[in-house]
Amino acid sequence: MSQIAVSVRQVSHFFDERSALNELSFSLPSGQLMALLGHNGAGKSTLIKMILGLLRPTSGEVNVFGRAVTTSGAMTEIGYLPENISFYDKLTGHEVLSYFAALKGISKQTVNRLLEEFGLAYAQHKSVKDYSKGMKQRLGFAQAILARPRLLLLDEPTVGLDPQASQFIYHKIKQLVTQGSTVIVCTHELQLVESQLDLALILGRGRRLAFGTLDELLHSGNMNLRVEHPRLDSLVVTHPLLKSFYADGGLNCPVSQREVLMKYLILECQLYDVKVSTPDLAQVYHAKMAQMQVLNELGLSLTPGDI
Ligand SMILES: Nc1ncnc2c1ncn2[C@@H]1O[C@H](COP(=O)(O)OP(=O)(O)OP(=O)(O)O)[C@@H](O)[C@H]1O
Repeated sequence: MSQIAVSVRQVSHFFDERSALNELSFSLPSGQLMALLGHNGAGKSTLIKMILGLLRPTSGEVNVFGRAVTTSGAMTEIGYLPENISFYDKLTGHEVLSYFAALKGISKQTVNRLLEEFGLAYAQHKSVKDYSKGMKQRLGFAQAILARPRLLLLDEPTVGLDPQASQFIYHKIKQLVTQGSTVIVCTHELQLVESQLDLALILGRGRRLAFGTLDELLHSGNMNLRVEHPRLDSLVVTHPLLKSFYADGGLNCPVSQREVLMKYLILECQLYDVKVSTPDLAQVYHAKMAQMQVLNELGLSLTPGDI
């Protein structure tokens, strides 16, 4: 059984009277990538600060690799790339990384290897003020993994980066996960993280709106997939089952009923070449946000479980 990297149990946090996290619970197994999602002010940064041990929950428990985060042991195992990282920009890239390496007791060889690996060797003796946003972000990423952390927290790692630079960052993330690291990526760029994630945690107003694999989110959210084929127009006339799913020239069917519908289309309708569009992470996210909004408008407070 895989070890639990991060365990959050019944965590609430209040800033003065204001709730930032509310009875949040989830467990992240080690070696997995979790996307941390939610609207502005949902509580993502508050959660990250707790995992880093920078903020104590008002109530509840946060453990990293089985230890309370306040213990110094857990902290050395965590790498962190903050949002909009900035460095003392009179230093060169080499000096910045060497400074962090000295703090963490990491060798010069590792600094040189990382500068090479992150495509910064050619600019290592240039001042950071002359680095592009992508170069600064790569330097920040290299800083975060200097000590080969078992858990890596990345806050908006690709915001403002061009597609190639973003692809580079996600390629690195994938490599680390393949090597056994656990990674939490906090992001609003749902399309970029979708193909990489093992698990997603969606927060709304400090509460857990959803947690699970993309497949689990699709099922729990009662999301619809869409099936299209030129013959559907005529088939709905003779097949009442299809009529119940039919709208705007296609079939809208709950993801959970996919297999039943596909079998029916093949065996009863001899349709083998339908076009199936499965909902994506963005659709799940928007559906969860819409559900939250409706419940709030009805004055119903959300339960701690997923909606
Ligand atoms: N130091 C603080 N003092 C008072 N309130 C705070 C503090 N930090 C966060 N909050 C409040 O807590 C709530 C959660 O904020 P948090 O920064 O965790 O959200 P977030 O999901 O990271 O948002 P964003 O996507 O905008 O970064 C918000 O209502 C915010 O205003």
